[in-house]
Amino acid sequence: MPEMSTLWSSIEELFKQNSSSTAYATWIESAKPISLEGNKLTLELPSPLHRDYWTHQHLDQQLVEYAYEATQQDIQPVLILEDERQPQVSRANADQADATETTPTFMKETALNPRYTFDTFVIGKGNQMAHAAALVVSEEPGVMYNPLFFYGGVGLGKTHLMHAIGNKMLEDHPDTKIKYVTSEAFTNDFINAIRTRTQEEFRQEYRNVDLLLVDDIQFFANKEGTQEEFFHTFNTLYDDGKQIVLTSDRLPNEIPKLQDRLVSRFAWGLSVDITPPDLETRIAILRNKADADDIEIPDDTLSYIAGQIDSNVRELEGALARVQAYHQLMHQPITTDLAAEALKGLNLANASDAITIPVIQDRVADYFHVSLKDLKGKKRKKTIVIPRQIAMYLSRELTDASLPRIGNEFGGKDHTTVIHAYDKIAASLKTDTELQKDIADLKEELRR
Ligand SMILES: Nc1ncnc2c1ncn2[C@@H]1O[C@H](COP(=O)(O)OP(=O)(O)OP(=O)(O)O)[C@@H](O)[C@H]1O
Repeated sequence: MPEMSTLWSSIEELFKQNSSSTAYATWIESAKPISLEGNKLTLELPSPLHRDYWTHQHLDQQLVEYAYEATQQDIQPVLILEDERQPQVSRANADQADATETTPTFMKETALNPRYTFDTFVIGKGNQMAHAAALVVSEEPGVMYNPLFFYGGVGLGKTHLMHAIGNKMLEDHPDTKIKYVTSEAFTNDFINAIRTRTQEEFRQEYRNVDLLLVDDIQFFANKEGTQEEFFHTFNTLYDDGKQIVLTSDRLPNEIPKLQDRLVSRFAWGLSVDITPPDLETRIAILRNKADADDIEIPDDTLSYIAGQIDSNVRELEGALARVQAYHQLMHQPITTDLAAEALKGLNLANASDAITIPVIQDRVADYFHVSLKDLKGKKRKKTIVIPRQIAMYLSRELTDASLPRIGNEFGGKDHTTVIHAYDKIAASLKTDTELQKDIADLKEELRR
């Protein structure tokens, strides 16, 4: 057996060569080798978040490979936390036990989707922080980030992460009481409770849980009575140290007519943006899905599909299902040509035809005879400011991009600038006929 420090240095070196410097600094440098007994290398990690990251990102399995590469020996990591006496056997060792487990009963009895777990969630740049925060919350609910608020465009995994928190808490503590609802279901339950005079039962149901998950709270907009009730639900749970997780397509202060006291409460915890996955992440998501569904598909075909849909994971999964169905129908192996044929049939907005922020910027700049540089710049001249605001307005109207992302595409402006632009144009549109015509012309041009 090699000496522990020599072994660890070689492993570290291999991690360094194969990771980004941030990843290396965050996850590897923070690990401390404690002992090497037999083939068990015990590593101490600084927090539960780190250990989760190690196992969910399979760093432990990577370590086994690197150790083998360096020493030709089978080294197995044991991951422990600073304050933990009982070491946790890493996932690399635990895999076998996991594989034989059947779906626990709790998963069948809750409204949670058992498929939406941390294991099935692919981490990429756009969701890394949301994923890490979700893990922390599932490990230590009600402590660090309460409420935890996910926001971002359609089909980007907000619901998935929310369910993953619930599924993990149930896995760790099967008695956990969890309530998952959409904001519309909460509203309907509340209205029904008033109608049938069962408000007390309603309160019992919502205020006696350990974890409350409310999806798509942008639909609380303009609903005064529901907001009032939710305010009290929130306070009770929060005061009892129970975890609350919320999702929305935008930040709380951008939800129309959401009471200030709710906006400020939602800001007590952590708000995390989820942005669309980059190409690599999209390919990884498709690969996972194809493997899970036993679909045989070459890498270049997956890359092709991932190249066609760039903003919505739900559509990405739909495209794969479409290709699979086409393959079964045609009795032909899945190839890139077959995929192209299948997606053509779907009449999907081809990524190159889709309305994107750069396309909008191009057309608006042309239409008003301003340069792209000015459109994205900071000049305050009216002849530039109005086209800029119109381009922001159209980006909000015609794409799924979140406000922060739109701000980013306009030279790194703050999302509040985008809100201001949107509101300004929306208000002017009510009376300004010239503007109405400009917007209608531009929309028509963009959709052509
Ligand atoms: N990073 C990811 N890894 C694996 N699957 C993902 C990922 N992101 C999204 N998905 C999948 O994409 C689909 C849509 O995700 P989800 O419903 O969570 O989106 P959402 O952000 O809640 O959308 P909406 O705003 O429409 O409610 C789900 O099937 C989910 O499992």
